Formats: sequence, structure tokens, C-alpha cells
Amino acid sequence: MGALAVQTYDLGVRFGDFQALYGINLEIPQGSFVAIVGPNGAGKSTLLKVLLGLDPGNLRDGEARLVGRAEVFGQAPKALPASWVGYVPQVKSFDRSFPALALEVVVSGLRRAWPFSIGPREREVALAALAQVGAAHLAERPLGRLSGGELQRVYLARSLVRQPKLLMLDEPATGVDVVGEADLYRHLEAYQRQSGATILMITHDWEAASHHASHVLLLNRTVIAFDPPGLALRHECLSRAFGHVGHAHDAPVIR
Ligand SMILES: Nc1ncnc2c1ncn2[C@@H]1O[C@H](COP(=O)(O)OP(=O)(O)OP(=O)(O)O)[C@@H](O)[C@H]1O
Repeated sequence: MGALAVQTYDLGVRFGDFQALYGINLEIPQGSFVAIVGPNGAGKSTLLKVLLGLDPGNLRDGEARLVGRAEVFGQAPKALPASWVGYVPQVKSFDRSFPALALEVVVSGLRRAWPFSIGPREREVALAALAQVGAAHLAERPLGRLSGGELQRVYLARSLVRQPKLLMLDEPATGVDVVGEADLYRHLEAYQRQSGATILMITHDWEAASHHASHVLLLNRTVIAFDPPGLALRHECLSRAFGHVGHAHDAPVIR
């Protein structure tokens, strides 16, 4: 196997008495596009938080205990240079009332502090990142005047501005229309072609995942499957992850 972007060794996360993740052993090759799929509460966001080097319990009360180990590019996530990893949080966690322009949000991805004044070089780099996701025209727009899909693009530009080697996205297509979702995949694939980056993306859209991802990580507190989409999304794997999967609203099942 080639070089790995992510490797985990019997990784587990416990919140108080609740075992959110257990026995996670993963080897994710560099350059792969991984769709992370699983039911609500399966531990998808928790896994991304661990890979980001965040305390998985930092968003809510409760004691979080991590067992096992995760490595990103052979290092502990917390030890990685910040520029190696990009992250796009769930759109519902964005605060649109914050009085900022799209350009400022993107520049904030270049710095650790809020950019009260933006230098010409930063402006150029941020505009290029916005252009990369088809959003250059939004640069001077206040966040409060962006649609969900536009806001998503601005945060995608923010995550790309430092050209990360690993890009993690938490349900980026939620609340985005079909055209917006197709655009999102187009931008991600273009970035991946240009940079060779590894992409991990949580999604509830199995069908899109099966078209775009190189691998699907089917998760339900532990790894149900980590395989190319055609294998991971087989009926038996989906049944193990989701229980009953024959409902009319479910995405088509790949057998
Ligand atoms: N800080 C915390 N304290 C206590 N329990 C938590 C905490 N964070 C997450 N959990 C629990 O851990 C489980 C996994 O949560 P997580 O957000 O990782 O799931 P998910 O697969 O991303 O779900 P969804 O698809 O609904 O976003 C859930 O049951 C959740 O309630």
C-alpha cells in the first residue's frame, strides 16, 4: 500500500457511560476521496474531531475519553502544521449574523486571528480561493446576505486557502440544491486533481457518494465497511449500519 493520510489504532471515544466509537482501525491512503456514511449518532462528526486534534467533548458538557490512537500523515493530529488540514463545518453551525464580509472569512483561514485589515497579498490569495470555488463575485458580500449554498462555498474557499493536504467536510451538501451539490463535487475533484489532497467528507447522500468517492467508510460506532463504494454500499453492509434499509425515502441500494 502507498503512503497513508490517516491511520487509526483501536480508536475509541466514550462520553461518560456512552461508547460513541470503538475499535476503529483504519488505513486511509493519501489521495483518496472518502465518503463517511452512517446513521444519525453513528460517531461521524466525533471521528472527524479526533482527526482534527480537537477534544471530541469540547462542544458540549460531558467527559470525553479517548482510547487508542490516530495518526494523520504519520503524526498525532495535534502535532500537525495547521496549514496541512482544512475543515468545513456543518452549514447549520455557521453564524450568519456575524458582521463580516465573505472575503474576511476567507482571509481568517490564512491567519489564526480575525483580519481587521487585509494586506494586498492576502486579498489576492483569498480572491483566488474564492475564484477556485466559483465565488469570486461574493467577496464583498456580508455573510447575512448569502444563501446557504453561497455560504457553503465561502467556507469551502476558507478551507482551501492554505492548500491543505487533508480536507475534511462535515455534511457540506446539506441544504444545498442539486446544482450546488454537483458544483461542490466538481470543485472538490478539481482541487484534488491539482493538489493530490486527501478528502474525507461526511454525507447522507449515498448516491452522490457512490459516484464521486474512491472509498466509502460505513460507520456505526465502529467500522462496518471501508471499501470502494460498490462494495461498501452493498445491501448487507447498509443493513448492518442502518438496520432496515428498504424505505421509499432511502437512496437506492447498491447490491
Ligand atoms: N460532547 C458530547 N457529550 C456527550 N455525548 C456526545 C458528545 N458529542 C457527541 N455525543 C454523542 O455521541 C454520538 C455520536 O455523535 P456524532 O455527532 O459524532 O454523530 P454523527 O454520526 O455525526 O451524527 P449526525 O449524523 O446526527 O450528525 C451521539 O449519540 C451524540 O449524542
